[in-house]
Amino acid sequence: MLRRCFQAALRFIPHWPALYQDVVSQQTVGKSLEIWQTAHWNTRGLSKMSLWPFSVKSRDFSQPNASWSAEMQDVYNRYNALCEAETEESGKTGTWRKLPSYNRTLKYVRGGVCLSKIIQSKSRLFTRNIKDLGAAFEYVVFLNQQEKRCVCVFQPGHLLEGPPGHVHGGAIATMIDTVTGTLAGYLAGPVMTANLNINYRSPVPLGSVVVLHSALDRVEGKKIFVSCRVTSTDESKLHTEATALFIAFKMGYLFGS
Ligand SMILES: CCCCCCCCCCCC(=O)SCCNC(=O)CCNC(=O)[C@H](O)C(C)(C)COP(=O)(O)OP(=O)(O)OC[C@H]1O[C@@H](n2cnc3c(N)ncnc32)[C@H](O)[C@@H]1OP(=O)(O)O
Repeated sequence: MLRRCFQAALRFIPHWPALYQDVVSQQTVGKSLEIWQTAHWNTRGLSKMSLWPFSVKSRDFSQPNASWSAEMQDVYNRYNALCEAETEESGKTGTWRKLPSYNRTLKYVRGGVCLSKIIQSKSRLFTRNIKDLGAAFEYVVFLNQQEKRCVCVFQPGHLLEGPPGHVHGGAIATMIDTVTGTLAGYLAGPVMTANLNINYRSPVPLGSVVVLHSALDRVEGKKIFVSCRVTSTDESKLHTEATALFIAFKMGYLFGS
């Protein structure tokens, strides 16, 4: 029975980029729906009547919130402006893109509302499972697909303590894995972390803001090599350096087929 559910799941999840695309388009369409409904409907009425299969009230965790410090907001604004900027030569929008972030991405794949109930319905993305604003992982990832790099603005909260007043090394590793994995996933489809090599250079104070700079080093067949540096927001201080190896795989691998 469980095997059949997983096989059904495979038909819905061809590969991750499509999943990301769906999330992005759902967000875009969801946003316009939201504007439309504000003008014409009350929320409850629309969600009862709409044929749109997703909740228009899904929470994108990468949006600014009250827990963000002024520094977090500043760095966010800086990269967000790059997303909206038009390049002088082409007149097209900039090459940076802010990635949305949900606590159950599976739900937003086509057909995913049902799947998310079938497959481990209580599962939540590790970095997005604490409801208190600012308590744990506050972060936003920006992607530059042309330059094959990502930047993540990260404000670690008080629940991530390791050494007194400072961030746990495992929490930093989690963020490195998340950002390098996101980059590898956008560039190569579904990937699994095979190796993560981290050098911790200086401790990160809880509540401070750091930036993770991640870049593609090379691709060798199904091996994707990515590096990452964690720095202060002005890049004057290096906190952590890492390299990661991801292996591209077919989704069937996760479900035993
Ligand atoms: C919207 C969403 C937002 C959400 C975005 C959030 C993103 C978060 C991303 C988090 C990602 C994770 O945490 S993933 C979870 C943690 N990782 C895991 O659990 C992975 C467990 N390990 C595995 O399943 C497997 O070992 C794999 C898939 C990594 C590799 O298995 P495989 O497919 O059998 O690979 P295999 O053919 O043997 O090897 C292929 C090539 O890679 C090399 N290779 C394999 N493993 C290693 C290794 N550890 N170190 C060096 N090299 C290795 C082999 O030598 C070979 O080289 P050559 O002979 O070809 O030269």
